[in-house]
Amino acid sequence: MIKTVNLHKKYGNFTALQSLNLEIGSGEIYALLGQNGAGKSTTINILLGLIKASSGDAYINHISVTDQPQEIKKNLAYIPETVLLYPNLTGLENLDFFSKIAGFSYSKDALHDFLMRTGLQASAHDKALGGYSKGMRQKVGIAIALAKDAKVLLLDEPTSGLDPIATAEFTEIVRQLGQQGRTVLMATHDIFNAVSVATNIGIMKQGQLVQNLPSKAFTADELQELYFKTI
Ligand SMILES: Nc1ncnc2c1ncn2[C@@H]1O[C@H](COP(=O)(O)OP(=O)(O)OP(=O)(O)O)[C@@H](O)[C@H]1O
Repeated sequence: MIKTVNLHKKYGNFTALQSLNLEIGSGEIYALLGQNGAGKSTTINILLGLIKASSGDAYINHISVTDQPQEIKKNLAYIPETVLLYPNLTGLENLDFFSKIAGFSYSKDALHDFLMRTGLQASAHDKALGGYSKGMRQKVGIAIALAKDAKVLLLDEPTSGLDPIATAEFTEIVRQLGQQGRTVLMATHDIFNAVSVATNIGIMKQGQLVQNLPSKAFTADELQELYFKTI
C-alpha cells in the first residue's frame, strides 16, 4: 500500500509538489501521467527516500518514509527507465548479487526460477548482462523485486524505449504483479499502456494531482482526450 498525505516539495521558491494525496491499495496498479516537470519523478524519489518532502508525509505499508527510511526499503523495489546492473555479470549473477544485498540467499535453481517467472528466456540467464536488450534488463529488475518479495513496486517510465513486443511482455508481468496482491505505482507517458494495465489513473499538472480515476472508465482514446483537456 502506498499513501501520501499532503505531500509538498519545494526547490527554493519553486513548488514541485503541492498537497499530493494518493492512496494505492494492494493489488492496484496506478499509472501516474503528466507532462515533463509535472512532479512524477519527485513523487517517486520521495517514496524512495532519495529526497525529503518539504512537508506532509508518505507511507509504504503504513510505514512513514520520513520516520523510517531504512525500514521501508525492505518492502520496496524500484525499476527505473534504465535498470542499473553490472554489465560484466550474467543476469543470474546480478540477481544473486542484488538478492544477497537485500538479505536473501537463494539456490541456483530458485534464481533461475525467478528469472523464468519474468519471461527471460533460459538461454540468456548465464550470458553477460552487457549484451541484454533494455527489455531483458528490465526483466532482471523485476526478478530482483520478486526475489526481495517486494510488496510495493515503483516504476519510472518502464516502457519508454521498449519495442511493442517487449512492451506487451512487460505489461503482462506488471499485470501479474497486481494479481499477486502487490502495489504498483508507474510514472509513464504511455497512455495506451496505462489504460491497458493500470487499475487506476492519475494525471498530474504542476505538482498537483488533477485527475484520479479508475482506468475501466476509459478507452485509450477517451483517456487521451481527457489528458489533453487536463494538462
Ligand atoms: N533538484 C531540483 N532542483 C530544482 N528543481 C527541480 C529539481 N528536481 C526537479 N525539479 C523541478 O521540479 C519539477 C518536477 O520535476 P519532476 O522530475 O518530478 O517531473 P516529472 O513529472 O517526473 O517530469 P518527466 O516526465 O520529465 O520525468 C520540474 O519543474 C523540475 O524542473
